Amino acid sequence: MPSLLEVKNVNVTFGAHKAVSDVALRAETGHITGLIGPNGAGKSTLFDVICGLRRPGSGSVSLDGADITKLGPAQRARLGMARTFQGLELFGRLSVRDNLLVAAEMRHRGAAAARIVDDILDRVALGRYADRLADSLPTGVGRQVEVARALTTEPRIILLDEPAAGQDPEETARFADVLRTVVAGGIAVLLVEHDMELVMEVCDQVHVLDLGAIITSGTPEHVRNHSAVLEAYLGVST
Ligand SMILES: Nc1ncnc2c1ncn2[C@@H]1O[C@H](COP(=O)(O)OP(=O)(O)OP(=O)(O)O)[C@@H](O)[C@H]1O
Repeated sequence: MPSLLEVKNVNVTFGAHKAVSDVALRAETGHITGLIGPNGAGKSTLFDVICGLRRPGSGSVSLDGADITKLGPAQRARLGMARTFQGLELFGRLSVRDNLLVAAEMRHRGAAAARIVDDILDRVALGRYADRLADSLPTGVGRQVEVARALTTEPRIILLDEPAAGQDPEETARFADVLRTVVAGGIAVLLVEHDMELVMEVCDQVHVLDLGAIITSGTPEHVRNHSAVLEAYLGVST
């Protein structure tokens, strides 16, 4: 059976610079897959290739066995790919509920959209923030709302771009709970993240990029103890 998301032999160059070099990775339904690496490793470039913002020089991206390499972000979204951005991208002057409704109404009308929103707010335990303006939320809650908003499009996979940025440890722990709830609902999560603690705590599988190439993939335990990973992060030979 194909993985939900499969990235094969992806290459991206900027002029003479190889930003992504022959990268392959998979993300499975019901699992949280991490993508980590030091600054400049190529994470954002690869993320853009996966969500359709950048065409790779070569290689392919497929979703549930179908090649989506040539599709744009909107087409990918219709096939069930949702994403969040590095900065908070909520409508600040709308309530949390209305932020979700705007997204839900792309697929459903009136009472059906409202029902879906209430169900999701309940599922990720954000009901008490429903009437708060997005502008007034602490960053960590805003991040959770972004994931909740992504859920309203009924995605099969959610791509998260550094969601722990700006969160304190308590917020990050709560965010980890939200991610576990999301994947328990039969969704795949691909998490691009600098916060190693979050990655090590929630991911089933972790891919490590350095200088554009995957240097190792495996469980958090495997990655944590891998000499090439320690070298890439700490700059020391082990
Ligand atoms: N538009 C661009 N033009 C030229 N070089 C680029 C461009 N975007 C990224 N790069 C280069 O490609 C490499 C990978 O960058 P990328 O932003 O993907 O890394 P990253 O792992 O996301 O880094 P960070 O963690 O700092 O966000 C870097 O050397 C970067 O300088």
